Amino acid sequence: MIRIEQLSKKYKYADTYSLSNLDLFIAEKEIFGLLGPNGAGKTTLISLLCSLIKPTSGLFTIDGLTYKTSKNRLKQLIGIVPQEYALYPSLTAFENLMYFGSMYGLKGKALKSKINQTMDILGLSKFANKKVSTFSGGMKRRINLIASILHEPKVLFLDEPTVGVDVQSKNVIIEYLRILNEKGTTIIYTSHHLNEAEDFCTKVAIIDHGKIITQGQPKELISNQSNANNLEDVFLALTGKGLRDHA
Ligand SMILES: Nc1ncnc2c1ncn2[C@@H]1O[C@H](COP(=O)(O)OP(=O)(O)OP(=O)(O)O)[C@@H](O)[C@H]1O
Repeated sequence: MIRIEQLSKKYKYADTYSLSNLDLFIAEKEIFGLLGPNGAGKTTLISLLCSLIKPTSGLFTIDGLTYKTSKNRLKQLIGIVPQEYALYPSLTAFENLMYFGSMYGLKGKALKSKINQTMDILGLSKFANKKVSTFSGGMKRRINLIASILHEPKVLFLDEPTVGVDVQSKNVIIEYLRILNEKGTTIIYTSHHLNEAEDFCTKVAIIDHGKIITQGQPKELISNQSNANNLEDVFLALTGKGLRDHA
């Protein structure tokens, strides 16, 4: 589904590479977790795969397609849930979703019914006509998610979709992502919640300093690491306990 070869990214004016010669294959229908400390390169990788930024070198394909030759087809194929809310606060939830749906060429009854159905599943129906500026963090995250899946993407990229939300919202988001995955959506997501990733992901890669340091099924990684009882133990054993502050 996603094949990455020798992918590198050095931002303009940066001294070092944020991603360095990264090779990775993500199979269809996987729930793939990109894990790593702050500044490891997770957002950079997702931004490259969504064509929000350009690689310095290397290449990748999604479903055999590249942005160079198939930009429009790829735009329909993928959904992106960014870390920051990509919503218009002065519009209602419904108006926001109508706008995002229309960006993908959706319209009319089909779009309205998809919005209503998804808002219902994510517990937002009764807030459809309220302005997004009045929403809690968890509600904004759920609207952000709906905006990215209205066109039913085959591959969904999520950058920390459960950050700053309460346990109830987190459960609703994760359960909905599971439903999408069961229906055939490949999911690639970044998170700092290692318990969540251990439970949710079919496969994870731990990234540090722009390189993949290990990858595999969570259970496999835990059993291969001596004295590890969970994914957090594996993570700390491989990335260390030092703080990653930088400015
Ligand atoms: N626009 C930019 N210009 C220069 N350097 C950048 C830029 N964006 C990110 N970086 C640097 O690239 C490295 C990787 O950052 P990235 O945001 O991809 O990490 P991350 O794993 O997503 O971190 P976090 O968990 O904090 O979101 C960091 O050293 C960061 O400072």
